[in-house]
Amino acid sequence: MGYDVPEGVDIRGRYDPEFSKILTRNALQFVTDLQREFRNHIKYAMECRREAKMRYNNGGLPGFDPATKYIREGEWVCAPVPQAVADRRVEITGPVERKMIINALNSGAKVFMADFEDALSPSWENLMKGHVNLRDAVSRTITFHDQARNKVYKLNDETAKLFVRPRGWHLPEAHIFIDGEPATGCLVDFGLYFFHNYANFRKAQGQGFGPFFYLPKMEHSREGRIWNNVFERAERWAGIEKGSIRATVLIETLPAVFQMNEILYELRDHSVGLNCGRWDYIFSYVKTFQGHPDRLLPDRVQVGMAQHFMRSYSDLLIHTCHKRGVHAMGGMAAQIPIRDDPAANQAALELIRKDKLREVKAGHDGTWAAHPGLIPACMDVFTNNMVNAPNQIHSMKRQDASELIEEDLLQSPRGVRTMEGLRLNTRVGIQYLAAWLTGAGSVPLYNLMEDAATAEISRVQNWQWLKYGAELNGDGLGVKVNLDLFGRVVEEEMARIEREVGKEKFKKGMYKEACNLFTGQCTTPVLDDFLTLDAYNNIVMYHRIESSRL
Ligand SMILES: CC(=O)SCCNC(=O)CCNC(=O)[C@H](O)C(C)(C)COP(=O)(O)OP(=O)(O)OC[C@H]1O[C@@H](n2cnc3c(N)ncnc32)[C@H](O)[C@@H]1OP(=O)(O)O
Ligand SMILES: O=CC(=O)O
Ligand SMILES: [Mg+2]
Repeated sequence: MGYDVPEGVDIRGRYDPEFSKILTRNALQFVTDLQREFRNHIKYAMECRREAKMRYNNGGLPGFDPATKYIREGEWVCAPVPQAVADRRVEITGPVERKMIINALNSGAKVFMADFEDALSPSWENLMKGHVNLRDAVSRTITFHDQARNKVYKLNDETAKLFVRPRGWHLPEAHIFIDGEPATGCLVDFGLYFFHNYANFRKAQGQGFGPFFYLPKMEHSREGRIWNNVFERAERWAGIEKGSIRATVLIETLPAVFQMNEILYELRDHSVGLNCGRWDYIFSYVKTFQGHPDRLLPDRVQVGMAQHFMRSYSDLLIHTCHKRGVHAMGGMAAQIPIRDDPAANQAALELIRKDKLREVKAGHDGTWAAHPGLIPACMDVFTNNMVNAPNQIHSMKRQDASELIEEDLLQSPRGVRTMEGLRLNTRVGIQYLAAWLTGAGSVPLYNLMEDAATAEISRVQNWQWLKYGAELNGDGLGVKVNLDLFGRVVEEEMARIEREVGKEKFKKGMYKEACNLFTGQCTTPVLDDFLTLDAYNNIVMYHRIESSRL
């Protein structure tokens, strides 16, 4: 058996009758048309990213573009926010797993962001099952039987509004070849989801609008323009009104903070705001300044929203969104419920409340929660601090933030570096990668949520400290990070991981492979752009079957 593919398409992933209902000839034709129309634009945008990287590596700094001052200073607004998504006080996020989708839609959150990105390991199985699950969720037929607990999951009458986050522009889909090249991952994610669901979604969820998306990891408004053109192309194909599709863009790269107006402008007919993707943003700070030894980060735990550059980013995002009439969404606190320790659980909840209170008082219109158990606390904070309105778009203009300048957004974070920081990065990075290689893209580690974005911080921070021989200045020991020290740390942390997870799990898991990958990435002379891009080859599984052309 093989997939029925259009001319020029080769499916190299496993055949499954369920997957073939997603990978229909017409759906693949839709994805192929997108790929053919936009591939050169995407290649050009990636080339521009490489050029910008060279500029920063040669000492340049990201900043506002004088050529687009007219957009930043112009009086324009985005299309009005659809009623269906006016209230986004709490949004839950999670990978596109069947049980989690049902739990998230039933969670009481206003929105569920179903994730093909930071929270998902993009194996063929995960991706294709994800599409099956989303199709069933949108048509409301989704159920799940937990055999072990003999529990059946199904949707409540009232559910969260569904947003879908496709992968970033940089990731290929190696199981689908189009005209001899791997397809662009995000066009596959977007195309298959849109093709199968736009009609049901608009009827059931969108009140005439939709589908809704989150767009990750952009660095420049030209990437937003490609998305806008993809949306218009899809709307024309479906025969639905321009502006039906709506998307929230994550501002989670340092270059993009200087492009917020420009990104909204490109997407002004399709925008429902911006979101503070704080974890990737920290990763991007290190990546952007990989050639700047004067900008070494302190320990990861010290780089929070209270740092001047992080607060400035969130304040400017709120001001920009509200000036343009759309939502300014807050980000993810990494704490998750701690079941076996009530005092620690209380402390984690307190940290979350504090973070959410800062967000709502700053003017954010909603926030993210990683776990259903956190929704009541987050909802309380937002409800109690937003006066009788579904959002603060028109009441919190944050005019003061318009004074923020480039130095505010680039200011180096304050704090110290410690041996424990190096150790924690190492054991978290390795354990996360070990999970990712075996199919889990978001995991609980040491009572925190870890996903691709948080793991990236561990990787690039180790790389930066090694590259520049950073002094661990918070221990009082004056030790400098070098290959010898790192080698010992890796050995000791691997032993600790083995003790913690147990010999059996350690042996069966992919800890050694993860360790090789992670240490290779931390010690490479030239920083890899993305952890998951390098690791992706390890999860590509080709099944050589002939694709039939009927
Ligand atoms: C930086 C960023 O990009 S953030 C966005 C990307 N990251 C994410 O989306 C992370 C989402 N969160 C998660 O994946 C999970 O909460 C984890 C991995 C952090 C923790 O997972 P676990 O330890 O398995 O959670 P736990 O055992 O407490 O789960 C309890 C119940 O809540 C459910 N649950 C936990 N998190 C979620 C979620 N995000 N969405 C839906 N249901 C969830 C579980 O399915 C489980 O359901 P059950 O009782 O019916 O079996
Ligand atoms: O995607 C969110 C982030 O914080 O990264
Ligand atoms: Mg992210």
